[in-house]
Amino acid sequence: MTAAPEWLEITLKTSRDEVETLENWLFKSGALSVTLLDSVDDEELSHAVLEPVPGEVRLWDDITLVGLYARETLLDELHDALHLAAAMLEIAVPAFTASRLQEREWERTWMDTFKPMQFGEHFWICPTEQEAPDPSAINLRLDPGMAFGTGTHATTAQCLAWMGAETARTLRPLEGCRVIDYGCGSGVLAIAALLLGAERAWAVDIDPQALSATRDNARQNGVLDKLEVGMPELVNDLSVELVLANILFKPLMDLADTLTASVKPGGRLVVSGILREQMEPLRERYSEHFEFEPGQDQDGWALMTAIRR
Ligand SMILES: C[S@@+](CC[C@H](N)C(=O)[O-])C[C@H]1O[C@@H](n2cnc3c(N)ncnc32)[C@H](O)[C@@H]1O
Repeated sequence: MTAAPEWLEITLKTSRDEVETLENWLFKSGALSVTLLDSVDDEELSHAVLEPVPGEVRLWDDITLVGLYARETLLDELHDALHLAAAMLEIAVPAFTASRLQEREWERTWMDTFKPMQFGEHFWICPTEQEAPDPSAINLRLDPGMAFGTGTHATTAQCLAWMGAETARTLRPLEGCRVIDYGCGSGVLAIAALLLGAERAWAVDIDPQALSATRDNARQNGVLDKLEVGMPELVNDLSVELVLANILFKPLMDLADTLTASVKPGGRLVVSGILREQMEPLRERYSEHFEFEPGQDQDGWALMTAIRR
C-alpha cells in the first residue's frame, strides 16, 4: 500500500526583530502557511500556536517559525526556492530544519490552533469549520492555513482591532468608504472593511498566491462582488477614503509617493508592520502630505494612522 503523501515543514528560530522578514521569506519561497510558536517551550507545545486572547497582542523575543509547504513539494526544489527568496529579500539564508508531516497531524495542528478571535465589541475572525461564538456579530470566516493573515499575527491583529473598535457604536463603521488594502496577503483587511460597511474595496499584492487566497476568502465571506483583486497597478489611478497597508517598513518607505496618491484629501492612511523605532522616520517620510494621529504601540509593534491634507 502506498503511504499517504506528507506535508513538508520548515522550522527555524528567530528573534522578534527578524520575525516579519523571515515570515515573508517563507511565504516567498512558497509556504502555504506560517505559524509562530513560542520557542521557550516548543518541544512540549509542539504545534500549539500561542494565540492572543481577544484584544491582546503578544510577541515573544525567542520565536519559532514553522512554514508549511504543499505535499508535492520536493526537498531539492524547496532548497532552491528558499535560496532564491532569500536573495530577493537580500538576506542570508538562516539555519532551518526540514521535516515531513503526516496529513492528519497537519489538519489537527490548524484545527487546534486557529480559534475565533474578537476585535472590538461586535467583530470576530472565525475559522470556517467552527461555530461563531456570537452569531449576531460580524463574523469574518477564514480557512486556517491559507496565506498570510488569519489575524493571529500582531500586525494584522492591530489593524483588525483598529477597524473593529467602532463596532461598539455601529455595525457599519466604514459605511460609504472606498478602501484599498495594499499588500493584502489573505485579503483579511479588505474583507473586514467590506463586512464593516465599506462600499467597495481593492486588494493588491505582488504575490500571486495572495491574490488567489484573497479571491477565495472574499467569495467565502460573500463580498467578492464588492472587491477588486490584482497586482499593485490595479490602483494606480485611484484615490480613496481609506488605505490600509500592513507591509514592512522598507516597502512603506519606498511606496510613500504611491500610497500618498492613493489617499484622497481628507482620507485616512493606516499603516502597520513597523517597529516602534521605525515610527519617527516613517512619520517624517509622510509628513508633507499627512497629519498623523497619535500612534499605537503594542509590544514593540506600531500602528500609525494619518489624515491626508
Ligand atoms: C505582512 S503581510 C500582510 C498581509 C495582510 N494585509 C494582513 O494584514 O494580514 C504583507 C503583504 O504585503 C505584500 N507586499 C510586500 N511588498 C509589497 C509591495 N511592494 N507591493 C504590494 N504588496 C507587497 C506581501 O506579499 C504580503 O502578502
